[in-house]
Amino acid sequence: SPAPTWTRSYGGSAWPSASGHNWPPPSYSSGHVWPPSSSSSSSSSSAVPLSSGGVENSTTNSTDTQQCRRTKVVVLGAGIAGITAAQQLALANISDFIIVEYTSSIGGRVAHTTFGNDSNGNPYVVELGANWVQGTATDGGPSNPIWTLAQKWNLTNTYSNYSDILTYDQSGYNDYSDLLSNYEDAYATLEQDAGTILVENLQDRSVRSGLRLADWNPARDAQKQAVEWWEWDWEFAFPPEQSSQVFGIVNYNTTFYQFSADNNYVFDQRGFNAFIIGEASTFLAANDSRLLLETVVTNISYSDTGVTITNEDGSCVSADYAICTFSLGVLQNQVVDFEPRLPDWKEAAIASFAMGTYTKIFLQFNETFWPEATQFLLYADPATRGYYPVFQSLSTPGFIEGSNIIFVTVVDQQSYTVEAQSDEETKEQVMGVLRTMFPDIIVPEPTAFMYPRWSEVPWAYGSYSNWPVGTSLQSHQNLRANVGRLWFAGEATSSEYYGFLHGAYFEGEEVGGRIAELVLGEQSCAVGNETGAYCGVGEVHYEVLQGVTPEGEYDIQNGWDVSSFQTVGDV
Ligand SMILES: Cc1cc2nc3c(=O)[nH]c(=O)nc-3n(C[C@H](O)[C@H](O)[C@H](O)COP(=O)(O)OP(=O)(O)OC[C@H]3O[C@@H](n4cnc5c(N)ncnc54)[C@H](O)[C@@H]3O)c2cc1C
Repeated sequence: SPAPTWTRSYGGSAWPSASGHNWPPPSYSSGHVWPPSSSSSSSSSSAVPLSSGGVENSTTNSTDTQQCRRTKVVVLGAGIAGITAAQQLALANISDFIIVEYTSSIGGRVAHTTFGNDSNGNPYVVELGANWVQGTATDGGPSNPIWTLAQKWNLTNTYSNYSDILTYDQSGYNDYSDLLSNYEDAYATLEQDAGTILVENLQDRSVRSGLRLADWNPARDAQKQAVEWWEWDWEFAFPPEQSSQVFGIVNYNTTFYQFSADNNYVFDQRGFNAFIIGEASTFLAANDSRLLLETVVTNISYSDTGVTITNEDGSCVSADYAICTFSLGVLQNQVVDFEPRLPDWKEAAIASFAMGTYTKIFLQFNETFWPEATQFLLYADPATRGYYPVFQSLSTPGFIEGSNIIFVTVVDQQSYTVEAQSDEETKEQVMGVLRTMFPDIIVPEPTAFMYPRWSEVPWAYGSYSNWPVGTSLQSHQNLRANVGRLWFAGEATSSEYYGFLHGAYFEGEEVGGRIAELVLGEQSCAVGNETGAYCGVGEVHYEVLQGVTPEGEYDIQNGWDVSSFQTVGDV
C-alpha cells in the first residue's frame, strides 16, 4: 500500500510534513521545553459538528449551560490504541464516533522531530518515543501486528543486533563482554523460577531477589551493573528492584518467544507514526470532522448510561460510550477530573502500576569518531549505575549511514535528573563520558544536541508502564476494567504486552471490538434490562484484593508478638 501523503490536513491541523516540522516546533531542538504547553495548543479544534450527530444538554456541572456534540462513541486519544479502537468501530460500520486528541497529530508516544543536518543542509528525522518493532515474526508463527503494519506502510527499518556491542569503563575500552553471558545464565534461572512461581501460585518477587537467587549479584561492581542495566533497565525503564519477576518474564516471553527474538529499528524519514497515520487514513477522510486535534480533555463524567467529556476550551462531547487511552502517567497525575470520582478499586490500580521514563539524548558531530561499524557502546560508570550507559550509533552502515549521529539512553532516576536540568548541563556530562570512553581521541563538540523530556510531557507524563512487585493479575484487571460506560485501553492495560506498541494495539483492538458489539447489540437490549451478552456487560474487576496473610496469622507463632493496631498512649 502506498504511504500516506503528508500535505493534507485533518481537523484544521496540518499533519507532519515530510520534514517533520509541524510538531514539535523547530524551537524544540534548541533546548526549549517540549512539547508546547497546553495553553499554546488550546486553540479550540476547528472541526465542524458532525452532520449526522445532534447536540444535547449536558448533565455535568462543568458543562451545565453547554450544548455538547453528540456521538455514539468518543475515543480519547489518537495514539495507536485510540486509532485501532476507532478502526474497529469503522470496520463494524459504526461511523458515529469522535476522536479527541491533545496534540496536533496522530501517533501519541510514537513521535519524531527533526535533528541535525545532512551534507546538503537537510535535517534528519529521529524518533523521540517508540523506535523498535519488538518481536517481529517467524515463519509459520504469529506475526506481531506492528510488524505487519510496518511492512504494509513500508517503514524503513533494520535489524538491531544486540550482540554488536563494545564495552567501556573509566579506563576507556575494556572488554568485559564475558559478563553478558554470565548475566544470561542467571537470566535463564530467573526465567525458570518465574514459571514455577506462576504455576504454583507462589508469592511474586522482585527481579533483584530472583537474580540474587540465580547467583547474579552486581553489588558495587560497575561493569556488572552496566551489563545488568543493558539487559534489564534498558527494556523495562526500571531497575530490577522495582520490577516484578513473574510479570517481567511473562512480558518478555510473550513478545520475544511468541513473535521472534528480533528487534527492528525504525528510522523512516516520514516518522515511525506513518503507519498509524496510514491506518487512520483507511477510515478517516482528509479534514474529517470526527478527529478533534489540539483538544485537551479536562473532565470525564461517566455513568451506566453514557459519558460526557469536557475540554480545556470549554467544548464538550456527549456519547453513549467512551474509550480512554490516556497513558498511566496522565491518569496518575490527576490532570483529568472524573465525575464521579473513580471507585476505590480503580484508583488503587492506577496508583499501583508504575510509569517509567526513558530518555534518548541525541548528538550529532562533524565526524564519526567512535567505531563506525558497531551498533552499541556500553559504558560502566565507576560511581553511578545507569549514568549515560548505552550509546547507539546511527552512523553505522544499514542505519542512517554517514549521519554522524549517536544517541545515549537513560531511564528512571537518571532520566528525571536529566529532564530536570538544562541541555547545557546534560551536554557537558555526556561529553565527559564520551571523553572518558575515548581517552586517545580529541572528541569534538557536537554540532547538534537535543532530547525530549517525557516525564514532563503533559499528555504522557512518562514513557511507558512497568509491572511493579506486589501487584497481581487481579490488580491489573482493575486497571483495565471499565467503569460504567467509560472503558480503558492502551499499553498499560495490556497484561502480557504492557509497555509495547503491540500491547497498545491489542488493547485498542479488543476494546474497540467490544464497544462495537455493544453498540450493534443495543437494539436487542431493553432499557433497564442490561444483562444480555451485548448489554453493557463489562470487563472483570475486583472490588477488593486479598492479601496473602490472613489477620489471624499475625500471631506469636509467626513472630508477631504485639498488636498491630497500637494507639498513642496505649500501655
Ligand atoms: C521513549 C519511548 C521509547 C519507546 N520505545 C518503544 C519501542 O521501541 N517499541 C515499542 O513497542 N514501544 C515503545 N515505546 C512504547 C510505545 O510508544 C507505547 O506503548 C505506545 O505508543 C502507547 O500507545 P497508546 O495508544 O497506549 O498511548 P499514547 O500513544 O500515549 O496515546 C494516547 C493519546 O492520548 C492523548 N492524550 C493524553 N492526555 C490527553 C488529554 N487530556 N486530552 C486529549 N488527549 C490526550 C495523547 O496526546 C496521546 O496521543 C516507547 C515509548 C517511549 C515514550
